[in-house]
Amino acid sequence: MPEQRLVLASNNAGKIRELGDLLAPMHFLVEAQGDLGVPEAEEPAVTFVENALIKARNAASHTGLPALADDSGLAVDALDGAPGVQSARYAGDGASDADNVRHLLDAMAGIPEAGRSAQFHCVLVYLRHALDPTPIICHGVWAGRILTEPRGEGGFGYDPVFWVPGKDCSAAELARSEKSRISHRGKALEGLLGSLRGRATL
Ligand SMILES: O=P(O)(O)OP(=O)(O)OP(=O)(O)OC[C@H]1O[C@@H](n2cnc3c(O)ncnc32)[C@H](O)[C@@H]1O
Ligand SMILES: [Mg+2]
Repeated sequence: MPEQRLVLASNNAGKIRELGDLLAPMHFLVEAQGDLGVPEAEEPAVTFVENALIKARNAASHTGLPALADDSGLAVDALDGAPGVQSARYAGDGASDADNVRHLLDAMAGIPEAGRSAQFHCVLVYLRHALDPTPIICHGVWAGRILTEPRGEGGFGYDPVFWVPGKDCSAAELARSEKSRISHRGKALEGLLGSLRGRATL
């Protein structure tokens, strides 16, 4: 089967790496939007699904290619779901991963282990073209707990402070393939690939 070009509507190197791994066995030639000159989309919405649709449509309309977008984030129960859709800019516009992690640990100072439950969410949107009226939308969730100090060097974002129950390590201490197998992103992509396989046209 010839390879189908697909634009990844993300500028996050960690996501691009993980989605690239997961899409490798499929018949896609994956290209990051930054390599195709796509301008970054605003993410003004209050839901992951709306932001993912906006990002996918932006990339599809600038390239004429099918597009896959990922809007994701961390929801901490003790913080009423924050940082949520604000996860990338929790410590302010232009914040680094380390800034956001520090901001989170400060916000949770003094909260005991039993109150530190949290979930990663990932919503993936696949559009065949910018005006696709039937996007494929998949949502994956990964439950864990927030540590009091960062651990591990792998992954990205909040991985060093996300404790993975059952693995007895942080998400940043998991092998890349293991994270992809059990993470919010891995689960969402599994659903997406199932829907794509059931479709006549990519
Ligand atoms: O919008 P794009 O360009 O895709 O990149 P982004 O980093 O801005 O991505 P989001 O708007 O979806 O924000 C998601 C943030 O949530 C965090 N996040 C998402 N998935 C994560 C994961 O697997 N591990 C750790 N942190 C994650 C991380 O801080 C991301 O920056
Ligand atoms: Mg973003």
